[in-house]
Amino acid sequence: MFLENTINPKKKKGWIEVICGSMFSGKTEELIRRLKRAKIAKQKVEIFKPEIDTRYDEIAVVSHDYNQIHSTPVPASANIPLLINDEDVVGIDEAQFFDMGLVAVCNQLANNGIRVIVAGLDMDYTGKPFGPIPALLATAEYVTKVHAICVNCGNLANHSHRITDNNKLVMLGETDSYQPLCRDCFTLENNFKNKKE
Ligand SMILES: Nc1ncnc2c1ncn2[C@@H]1O[C@H](COP(=O)(O)OP(=O)(O)O)[C@@H](O)[C@H]1O
Ligand SMILES: Cc1cn([C@H]2C[C@H](O)[C@@H](COP(=O)(O)O)O2)c(=O)[nH]c1=O
Ligand SMILES: [Zn+2]
Repeated sequence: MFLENTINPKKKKGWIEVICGSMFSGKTEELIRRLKRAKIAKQKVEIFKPEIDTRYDEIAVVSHDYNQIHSTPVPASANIPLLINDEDVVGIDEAQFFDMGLVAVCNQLANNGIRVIVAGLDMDYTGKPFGPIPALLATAEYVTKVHAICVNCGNLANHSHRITDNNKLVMLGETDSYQPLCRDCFTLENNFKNKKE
């Protein structure tokens, strides 16, 4: 998928792919799948994640099913170009936690002939667009939206509902703190919460 690099084979063509969706929707698994295939194709691959994402591992990118790939944690998007050598493919996980500079960084890498694959939450726990993801969706050549299963009703989930009492935008967690919900179940939960407050 997305490996076609034809028309002018002398000039390396770059592009941006974004994998987005709620928590537990399979973003990290899909990112790892694409990166492992690129490695099988003997392409030079580098993976970055924000330093704050220490949920499963300090270094590796790890999915909820413990599928994993080695990565380089960085404090800010500006560190990414400094660590690039002659990569063919660059993967970025948990991109919602990066600063807005990530949009320019991804475009710069793609302009330099690199395939950039970004995975991240499109919405925060309140249902608002999250960090640099909306702008990346607008500039990407390829967008994949994946879905979890709503834990209330079994429909497709596009929301990450926070079940703990914390209003900070950034709060690391998994099933202890978040539930994937569909639109209807998310709306019901939030109406109920607003009535209580
Ligand atoms: N409610 C759910 N819906 C779908 N997958 C779930 C759910 N709860 C747990 N999972 C597991 O999460 C895996 C996806 O993990 P991951 O790729 O890390 O997701 P993401 O990066 O989008 O949070 C699924 O393959 C599945 O095994
Ligand atoms: C919705 C939401 C999530 N987070 C945190 C919780 C997790 O640590 C990550 C998302 O990880 P996943 O690979 O997509 O499961 O983000 C947050 O800090 N704020 C939020 O609003
Ligand atoms: Zn539901």
